[in-house]
Amino acid sequence: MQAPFSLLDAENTLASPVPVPAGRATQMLALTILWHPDARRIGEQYIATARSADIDVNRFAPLFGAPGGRCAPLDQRRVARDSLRLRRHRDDGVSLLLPQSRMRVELNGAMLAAPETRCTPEQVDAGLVIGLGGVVLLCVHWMDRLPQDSAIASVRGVSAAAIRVRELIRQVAATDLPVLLLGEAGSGKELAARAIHQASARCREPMVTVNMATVGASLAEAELFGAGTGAFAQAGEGSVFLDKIGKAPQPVQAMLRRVLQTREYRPPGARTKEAARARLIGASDDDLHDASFNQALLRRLEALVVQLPPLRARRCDIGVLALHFMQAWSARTGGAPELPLAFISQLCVYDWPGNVRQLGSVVQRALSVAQAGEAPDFGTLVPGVAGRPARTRPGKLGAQAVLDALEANGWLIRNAALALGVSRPSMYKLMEAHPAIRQIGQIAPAEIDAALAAHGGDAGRCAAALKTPSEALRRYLRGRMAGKVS
Ligand SMILES: Nc1ncnc2c1ncn2[C@@H]1O[C@H](COP(=O)(O)OP(=O)(O)OP(=O)(O)O)[C@@H](O)[C@H]1O
Repeated sequence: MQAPFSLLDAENTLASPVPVPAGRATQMLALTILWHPDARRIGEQYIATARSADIDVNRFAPLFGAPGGRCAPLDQRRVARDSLRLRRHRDDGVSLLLPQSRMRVELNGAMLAAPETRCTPEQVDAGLVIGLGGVVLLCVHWMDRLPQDSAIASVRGVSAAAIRVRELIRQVAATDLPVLLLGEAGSGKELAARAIHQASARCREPMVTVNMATVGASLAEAELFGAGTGAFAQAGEGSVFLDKIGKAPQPVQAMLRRVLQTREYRPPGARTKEAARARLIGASDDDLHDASFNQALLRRLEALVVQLPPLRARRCDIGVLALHFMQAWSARTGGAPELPLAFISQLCVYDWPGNVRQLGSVVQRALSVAQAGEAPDFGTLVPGVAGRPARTRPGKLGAQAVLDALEANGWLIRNAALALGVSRPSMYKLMEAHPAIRQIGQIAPAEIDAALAAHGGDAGRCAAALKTPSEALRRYLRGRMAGKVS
């Protein structure tokens, strides 16, 4: 498989294959529908291609659309006929000029009363969330490209950043070089790795994931290079995804560098070398340019870099992502309750330090609360918001909420407990009492083997399929590899 020539410079490296326009000068002001009573409209956009013109937003204009779809106005009775006017200033600040009508207009969750509110360029950079008539939420933001369809459908988002990530995934999938995925925790690195694998010529072979933060130094070598059982052996011609690659022990980093250089490795205890045919995809939340990471390995991994932007830098994606998590919940449970618009508005205004993963777990918990007939409270559901850590009483959590939190958090107990706002001991109790969650000791080895085979050796997906915590499954597999369990 050959890399497209245009992606690479003389040193066979690529910093950023997609040119990023400099500054706001090349940016178009855009309006994205964050929320609308007709869910199909969520994510539709209007892009102002003329720099100077005001944008008038009312019931009949402008027209919003998605690539390949029809364009339509907001068309809601509670959105006024006269316009909220958006005026772009020379410094790229934006003023909101209220309509004559008494329509309720909110900016970032606060009701506007003054005839004109001027937002600074920095506020516009962060994305403005505008509520209209208590029915529709819009995001005002910048776009440096026009919306476009993509075959990389699993990576959702309508922002310029999401379009860029999908373009990069498509481009790197066509090459055979190692890839490094960088981004904050929960920003979608593993999802991107899977999308790269799926879009590549290796998609019929397994992608084997190893989380270097949870593999102890003594077992890392066997887990990666073990004869027959190591990640490289199991992946064959597929892909090896090394999550948290920065946490790999030093000797393993040196081995990975040699593998990338020579395309072969020697399994521990073996006399002969094996060919390393799998493609390596690494991911990290940390900066790897520090002395503790093998810089020669970094240079090889940096051949292709995909940077996953934090969710707060692409606020206009929050609506489509929240809808995606609601639809997933609905598909699992047979229907999702409606969440109040004020709650959705809070979702759209929040900065999401835990990124898409945190958004997903908050949406799921809100749905569980709403299903139980209560109003979801943002301050309770989001730990640390408004300065108070969320603490949920375990007794208040339904079985579905516990299952949802584990599913949304890759079956990691620690993350699920955090998402639910309960302590780790309470989480253990909730799991023990849960009728569907199993302890690893309750599962027959043959069932574990069948699940491993069905999921290409990916322990995370196996844990989800077996409904057992992934830490315990990994411990069990490590023990088995070391010959402690049968
Ligand atoms: N663009 C997206 N579209 C749909 N779902 C997404 C997107 N980005 C992330 N997610 C979802 O958010 C969750 C977290 O994503 P993922 O596990 O890929 O993040 P990560 O960056 O690998 O996290 P970590 O660094 O903690 O391992 C997953 O459920 C994933 O499916």
